[in-house]
Amino acid sequence: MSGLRPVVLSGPSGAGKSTLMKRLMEDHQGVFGFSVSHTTRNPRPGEEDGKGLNKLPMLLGATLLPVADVFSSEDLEMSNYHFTTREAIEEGISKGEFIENAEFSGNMYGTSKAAVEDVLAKNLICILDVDIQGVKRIKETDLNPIYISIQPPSMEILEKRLRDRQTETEESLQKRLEAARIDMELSKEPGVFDIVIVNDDLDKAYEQLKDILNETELHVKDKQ
Ligand SMILES: Nc1ncnc2c1ncn2[C@@H]1O[C@H](COP(=O)(O)OP(=O)(O)OP(=O)(O)O)[C@@H](O)[C@H]1O
Ligand SMILES: Nc1nc2c(ncn2[C@@H]2O[C@H](COP(=O)(O)O)[C@@H](O)[C@H]2O)c(=O)[nH]1
Repeated sequence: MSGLRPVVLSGPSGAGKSTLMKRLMEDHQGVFGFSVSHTTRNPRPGEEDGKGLNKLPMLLGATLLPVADVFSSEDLEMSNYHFTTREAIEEGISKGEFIENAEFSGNMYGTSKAAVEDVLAKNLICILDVDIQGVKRIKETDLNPIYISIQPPSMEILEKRLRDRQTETEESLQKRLEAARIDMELSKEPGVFDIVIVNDDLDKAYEQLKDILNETELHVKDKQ
């Protein structure tokens, strides 16, 4: 197991997790790798199966790590899932292949052990984007990540962002807003997150995210 401490990003759908993460990864190429989750939801336009953000030539300190392929700037697009079936995820869960899984807005999502191990094997800091149920389940494991919640300034702004994104049907939008209400309440509970960032002004939220990552000791001792 790599000694790099993972980062869990959570928060309501539409709060801006992917936007912040994409910027972080673009600005720090070769430092972070994304844990590519499995989901039963349909791909959005532009999303491709199984493509993460950890496939870039990377310079870590003085060590040039090998990469199997040549990647273009398109590889920086956020296309973060293995799009699959409920049966396939359930089979993986029954075989113990998943760290966590959850139902969200009528679909199943899950983090496989392989998704995290792939990133750690490349000596990258693994970023996981999971909902609040995933946060709770990861807390039962020995992953020991930093937990960061990205919150919207208000429900009204969240709804506007989700509508403007044009990725949801009215039904899935309402489900996401309902989940967001629960998420916003739970994120206030002490001890659930190491830090809660309110993503009002994007630049300020990004600076806060970078600050917390800089301040946090991301290197941990190897587990025995
Ligand atoms: N600070 C901000 N101000 C205005 N718009 C923003 C801000 N941050 C993100 N957005 C926009 O809000 C929308 C939702 O952001 P994003 O897709 O990053 O959310 P998310 O938390 O990753 O959602 P999901 O969990 O559904 O993937 C996007 O269209 C994005 O461009
Ligand atoms: N528990 C998990 N939650 C996950 C995982 N991957 C993503 N998510 C969360 O799902 C919602 C919706 O995502 P979207 O891409 O459909 O908009 C969002 O809150 C993500 O954080 C996962 O593997 N496990």
